[in-house]
This record gives sequence, C-alpha cells and structure tokens, in this order.
Amino acid sequence: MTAPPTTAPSTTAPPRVLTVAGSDSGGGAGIQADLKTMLALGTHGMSVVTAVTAQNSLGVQGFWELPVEAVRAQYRSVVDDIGVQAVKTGMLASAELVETVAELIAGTDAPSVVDPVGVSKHGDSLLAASALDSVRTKLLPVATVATPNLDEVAQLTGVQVESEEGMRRAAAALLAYGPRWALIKGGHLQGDAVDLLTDGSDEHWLRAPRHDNRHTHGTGCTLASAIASHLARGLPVPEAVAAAKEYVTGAIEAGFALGGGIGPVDHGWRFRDQ
Ligand SMILES: Nc1ncnc2c1ncn2[C@@H]1O[C@H](COP(=O)(O)OP(=O)(O)OP(=O)(O)O)[C@@H](O)[C@H]1O
Ligand SMILES: Cc1ncc(CO)c(N)n1
Repeated sequence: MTAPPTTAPSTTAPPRVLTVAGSDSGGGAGIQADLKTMLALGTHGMSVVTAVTAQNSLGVQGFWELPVEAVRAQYRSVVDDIGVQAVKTGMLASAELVETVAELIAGTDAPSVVDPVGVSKHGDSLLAASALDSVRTKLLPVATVATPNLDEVAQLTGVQVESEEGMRRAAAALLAYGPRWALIKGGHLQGDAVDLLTDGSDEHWLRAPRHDNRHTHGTGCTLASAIASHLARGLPVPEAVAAAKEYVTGAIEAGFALGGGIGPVDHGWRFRDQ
C-alpha cells in the first residue's frame, strides 16, 4: 500500500523584513547585501527594487530607476499579503521615489530604518541633488532610526564632523527633522570605528576596533539591514543597533578581495569554519 501524501512539516515563520533599495549587480551592497544580512540573522528578507545599478568592485558604471508605479506595486504586494515587521530603505535615487517611499512607510505599522544613501564608496552619486530636500522633509520624519554616514549627515544638515563631539551636533541637527533615533556612523573618522545612537536624551556610543581591511563594500547597507532584522525580532532600538554593530564589525573583519577594487564584507562570516 502506498503511503498517503504528506504535506511538509509546518514551522513557525521567521520575522519578516522588507528592504526598499537599489540592486548592486556585484552583490556586495544594496538589495543583495540586505537579503544576505537578513538571512544571516534568521529573518525572512523581502525586497522592493527602486533602481538597478551596473556596479562592481571598481565603481558604479550606470543606474536605471524603476517607475514609481513599479515601486508602489512591489510594496503593496508584499505588505498587503505577507506583512512586514520592519522596513529598511537604501538607494532611492530621485525626489519622486523618496516621496513615494516616505508615503508608503507612513502608512505601514512597522519600525523603519532609513539609510539615506547619497554616494557609493567610490564617490558615485546614487541620489539626485534635487532629492535632498525630500529626504529631509518627507523621509526623515517617518524614520524610526536614520543611519547617515558623515558625508550624508553633512549634506543633510550642514554639520561637518571631524570629532566625536561633532557627531553629537550632527545627531541633534538630524533629529530636528523628526526621526525617532539618529545613528551617526563614524566609520569615516580615524581610530576606532565609533558610532553615536541617540534619541535626543538617551545616548549610546558604539565602539569597535577599526579593521585594517580595504574590502568594505556594503558596510552601511549591511548595518541598516541588521538593525531592521533585530527590530523585526522585537528588540528595542538600542539593543537592535548594538547587535547589528557586532554583526557588521565581524563582516568587515572577514571582508574579502573580489575584482580589481574594493571587495565586499562577508555576510556569511558567522557560518564559516573558524
Ligand atoms: N574599517 C572598519 N573597521 C570596523 N568598522 C568599520 C570600518 N569602517 C566602517 N566601519 C563601521 O561600519 C559601519 C558602517 O559605517 P560606514 O561609515 O562605513 O557606512 P557607509 O559609509 O554608509 O557605508 P557604504 O559605503 O556601504 O555606504 C559603522 O558601524 C562603522 O563604524
Ligand atoms: C545599490 C547600492 N545601494 C547602496 C550602496 C551603498 O554604497 C551601493 N554602493 N549600491
């Protein structure tokens, strides 16, 4: 007698995290970094692609934005059926896309991590200058955590940071636009890799040894996606950011050479043989 057909054993679904970002064909940053990070941190990653870049270890050779309707449709497909427990944004390219995504996030009951991506590690622009004002007035106000690097926070607030005290001023200027928390990434300073997380009253300094490794493509995307993954698991913001910092620090330490330029961080570092 043949056995009756069985269904696969049902398991509890992992926390659901959505990235709204650009595709990096080289696999180190953007959507690809986000989904790898989400998998590494035990969450179910989903994506809304905003733009497609032709990109590798040497730079960004070109990019093409998706139409606003395509971004809106992807977002609705995911959120209306599957649902999300955290949203992360990355490259949004234009003012129109920034405003569309801000409106979509405002209507979603989940924490959001906004990485206000401006330029790639090679200095290639990923956001139109005309979109900066929309980031300030539409996107930052709906962010649970905003995670600019020092160049991005200078562009958004006019505060140039050269020291840890400068990071405090930059955070205060950013918080004035309305995100609940500011995470100012000091990765581009000298010395330890120090970031400041603050909501204006609580202040957390996150310190990690600087790894002397040039293969750092995707650090910002990885950190923001790790924060979103931990928020989706229900961690409060300071705990989520601390856990994400630990993950990105390990990924930077294990970053490897690929191509002729800057290689990627290693999203799978926790799974490698020691
Ligand atoms: N060499 C390093 N060693 C250890 N940590 C680092 C190093 N460089 C950056 N970091 C850390 O990596 C995280 C991302 O910061 P970074 O300033 O590199 O982001 P980013 O410039 O937005 O990245 P991206 O180039 O992907 O846009 C921060 O926590 C920062 O402190
Ligand atoms: C698509 C994309 N998003 C973000 C970054 C961050 O630098 C990048 N290089 N490419």
